Amino acid sequence: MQITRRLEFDAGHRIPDHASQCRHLHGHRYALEITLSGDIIRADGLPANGMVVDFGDVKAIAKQHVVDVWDHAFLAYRGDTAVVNFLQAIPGHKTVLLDVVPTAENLAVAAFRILDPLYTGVYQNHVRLEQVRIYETPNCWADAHRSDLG
Ligand SMILES: Nc1nc2c(c(=O)[nH]1)N=C([C@H](O)[C@H](O)COP(=O)(O)OP(=O)(O)OP(=O)(O)O)CN2
Ligand SMILES: [Zn+2]
Repeated sequence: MQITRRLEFDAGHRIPDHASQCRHLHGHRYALEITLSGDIIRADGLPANGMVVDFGDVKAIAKQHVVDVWDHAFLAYRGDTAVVNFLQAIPGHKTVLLDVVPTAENLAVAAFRILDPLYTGVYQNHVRLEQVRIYETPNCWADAHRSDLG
């Protein structure tokens, strides 16, 4: 069985080498969709009876470890020195430095890497992170799987 929980957050980014508009500083209302697989819990009296994982628990983990970290931050490539230096000059600015360019693809892989160990074994029903989908815009998204971790 697979379940999916969606969370949303706002963040700024730029793609420094992009040939067009995306090289400019701009932001998105990102959506993060987390897909887990596992067995349905069948145990009368347990709060999670009938569930793979309580959607509330899926949310709590993603919120703490990804959404609250990236929300209203500028997601910057560490090698984008012009932007990194600019942001570091703003006192207390919320900047998240990434080892990769903040494309939807790279953000999906980064979120997968963060979340994977946190969902594994959360209940005793073989829960596994299957996919992290990041919507950069309503029309553009990327899906990360274990095979993308490298
Ligand atoms: N493969 C990727 N291509 C692009 C990415 C990306 O992360 N991965 N990112 C961008 C830009 O950052 C931008 O977010 C996308 O802009 P755009 O293509 O204009 O998308 P829209 O949904 O705004 O386009 P509409 O034409 O309004 O539907 C670019 N490419
Ligand atoms: Zn963008």
